[in-house]
Formats: sequence, structure tokens, C-alpha cells
Amino acid sequence: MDSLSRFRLFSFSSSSLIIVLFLFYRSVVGQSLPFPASDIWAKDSELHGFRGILRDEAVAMIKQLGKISDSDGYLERTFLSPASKIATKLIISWMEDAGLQTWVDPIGNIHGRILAANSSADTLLLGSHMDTVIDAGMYDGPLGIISAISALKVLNVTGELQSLRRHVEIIAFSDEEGVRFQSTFLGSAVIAGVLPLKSLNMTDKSGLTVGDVLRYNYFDPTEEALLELKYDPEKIWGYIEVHIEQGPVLEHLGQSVGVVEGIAGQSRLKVTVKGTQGHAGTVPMHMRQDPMAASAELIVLLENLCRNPEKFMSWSDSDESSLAGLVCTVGEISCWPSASNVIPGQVVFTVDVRVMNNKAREAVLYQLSDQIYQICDRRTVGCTIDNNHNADAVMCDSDLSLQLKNAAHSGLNILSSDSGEITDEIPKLMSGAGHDAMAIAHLTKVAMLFVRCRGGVSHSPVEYVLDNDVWAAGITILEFLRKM
Ligand SMILES: NC(=O)NC(NC(N)=O)C(=O)[O-]
Ligand SMILES: [Mn+2]
Ligand SMILES: [Mn+2]
Repeated sequence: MDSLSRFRLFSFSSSSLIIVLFLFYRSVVGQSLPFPASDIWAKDSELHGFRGILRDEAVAMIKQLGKISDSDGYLERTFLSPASKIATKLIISWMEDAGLQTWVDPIGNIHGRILAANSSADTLLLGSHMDTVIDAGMYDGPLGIISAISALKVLNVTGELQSLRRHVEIIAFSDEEGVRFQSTFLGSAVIAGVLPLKSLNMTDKSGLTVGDVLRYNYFDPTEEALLELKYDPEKIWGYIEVHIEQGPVLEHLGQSVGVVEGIAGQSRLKVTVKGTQGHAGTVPMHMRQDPMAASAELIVLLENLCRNPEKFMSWSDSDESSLAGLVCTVGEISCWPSASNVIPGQVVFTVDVRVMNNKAREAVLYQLSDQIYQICDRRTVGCTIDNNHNADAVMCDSDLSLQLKNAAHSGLNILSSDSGEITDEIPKLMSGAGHDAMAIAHLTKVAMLFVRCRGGVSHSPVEYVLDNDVWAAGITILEFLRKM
């Protein structure tokens, strides 16, 4: 047996012996030792990177939250839905177990806070979103909330919670995906004071508006009332978000975590194509105004434009480099009346466009709209394009990111001291996915930690993160909190 294994065996057996002696002492003498049991666990856990809390318990929490859904058979938890209300109670219980003061704001954001001894200290915000897409994975959003809660729970166990240099507040945001109302960041945008008022009029599939739902939850979303929920930038030091990468880079590099350099800008359109509803058997093809066939041509065009922008865009608008990372997705389509023997009267589909360069995104949107109107005119069908959501690209703060990178490095070294691996350089990478950090960047400086996910797959039930990578996220936040 090599020396490292002998040391590990000794350290494990000695800590187990201490625990047995403590339990025997308490049972015989009936008194606790001069120091509380948690110190023993804390010392033992310190040796092993608090694996019990930061890995095993965190993974169990992710799985538990991943079962709370509005739908049977797959995970769907949208803005202020019944499942979100159940999830809220669970997240509050976890925050309180970690020693945090908790509350829920009128937008459904869940807050957990610990105050520093210095009442004039500024505040570090941590968090991510509790809502999901449809047929979602269980890590997108909840990983960021739970890794932050677990890190603070460790500090609670070790008695360090009261000696933090800054106030720390975890926020579980109520709507990042924008699945129910197509307008995203509803929760984080209110905290940052940047919620577009037009978002309040967005409707869900049942015809309810955002405003209706908030008023049903006893909050009248007037401009003044919304601004009262905005945080004061002077009191906020920064925002850190842990999130799965949702891409293949970290897995390709063989790294568990990476630091995000920037987040691509994004826009969401709703395209409505109106034609002449008719009988599938009697209207000759040349006499049809068919919005379904028109939409099919539009969707192929959108794909073609984003695959080969140079064929559609004069380079004066934006040169090739600025179009790097351009992606375009039609994720949702519906038609009326949706019967196999009826030429539809109307088709509605969504368009999601992402690219790092904001000017390039505007140029792409212009080209898309121009092409859509040209095709609809040629097909004599009507067309309206609603621009439901825009979020400019965000660059993460370099100083905060460096602190996060250093925390990741020291955290991984703690974990690798168990396994003997030496931690390489922590990679930096871009995000094509959007994050609450895009909204919070309007309030304070932001940094993000990406966590490897299997095959880079996300927005799918096969989304998966290794338990040890969950652990890596938690210990990074723990090290960040200790060193900030
Ligand atoms: N991390 C995410 O999945 N965010 C998603 N949501 C927004 N708003 O971007 C997305 O589609 O990328
Ligand atoms: Mn997502
Ligand atoms: Mn997400």
C-alpha cells in the first residue's frame, strides 16, 4: 500500500475513532464535549472538501427539485406556476437550513440573505433561476441556486457564516427561460430595474398577461411598484452565477469548471402569417394563400440566412468576424385551426437569434424581417413580426472573474489533494446561452462559473452533471466566499 493510501486510511480511521470516543463519552457522562459535535464533522469534512454537503446533499437536492413539475412524465416549471409554488417552499427550507433569512418578492424571486457583522458592508449576490423549459434537464438553473446554498451551509456548519466580510444574498430567480410569456428574465430584470413595461402585456397560452398573473398574486405592477423592487447599485458589490455550460467545451478540455468571458446577445421574434382558410380538397393549388407553406419557406430561409449570412448581408452592415457565433432557431410553431383537411388560416412561429456582436444582431434582424416581408408579399399572405425580447451581449467583469477563477483553482486543489490530480489552468469560455447575469449586469458587475455537462446537452431530460462536478462548483463558491 503506497504512503498516500496509508495516510488516507490513517486520517479516516483517526477521525472515526474521535467520533466513536465522543459518542461513548456523551453516552456515559451525559454531557457534550467542550466543543459541539459539528466541529468534529467540520474538521472531518474540511479534510474531505465537505463532500457530504457540497456533493452528496447538493446532488440529492438537485434531484428532489428536478421532480417538481407542472407536467406528468417530463420536467416543466414555469413562471409562478403551481409547481413553482411548491418548489419555492422547498428552496426556502434549504436556505433556512443553511442559516439564511428568507423572503419571496412579488415577482416570485426567492431571497436568502446573511448579514455581515459590518452593517455598512456591501452585498454579494449569488443565484440563478428556478424555472425550466419544457421537457427540461434538472441542472439548468437549480445547479446555481443549490451550489450557492450548499456553500453557505458549510460556512454555517463551521461557524464562519457570521464572519463574512460582506452581506451575501442568494436569489432564486422566478423566470429566466421566458417559456410561459416569451419575455425572459422577468425576475432578474425587476431586481436590476430594467423590466420593459411592455412585458407586462405578454400573454401565455391561456390568454393571461404577466400583469394579470402578478395581480392574481396580490401585486399591482405599476411602474412605481416595480421600481421599489429594484436594488440599489451602490449597495451591491457584484453578482456570481454558477450554471451548466450547456455546450461541449469543458468536456472536450477534460475540465470540470470554467470561467465565462461573455454572454451572447439574444432576440426573440413572434412571426404571424395570415392566409385564406379553406377546404383542403377543393381549392386549386394556384389559388391558395397558404400560411403553412409560406411559413415553411420562411423557416428554411431563416436557417439559410444564419448558415450563410454572407449570401444575404452586404458587408457594410457587419463584417464576417462580427457574425461569429450567429445562431437562429424556430422552436415553437402553431396554426389555426390545425385540422388535416383545412388549409390553415393562420400560422404563428417564434424566432430566436443569438450573436455576440450587438450591431451584427440588429443587422441580422433587419435582413430576416426584410426577407420575411418579401416572401409573404410574393405569396400574397399577410405577415406581422413582433420583437418580444432583446438582451444585449454582456462581458463579465475581469476582476471578479479572476477572483472566481482563483477560487476555482484553490477549490479544485482541495479536491485533487484527495485524488492526487494536479489542477490545470481554469479555462475561459463564451456563452451562447442566456443567463440572469445578462439582466443583473445592468445593476452590478457579474461573473459566471460554467460547469461541465455530459455531451454539452441541455434543454433535454438527458442533461447530466457528474456528482464530482457539482462538488467542484460548490467548493469554488465556498472558496470564493472565504477569500472575497
Ligand atoms: N441558460 C439558458 O438556457 N438560458 C436560456 N434562456 C435565455 N433567456 O436565454 C437560453 O435559451 O439560453
Ligand atoms: Mn435554459
Ligand atoms: Mn439557464
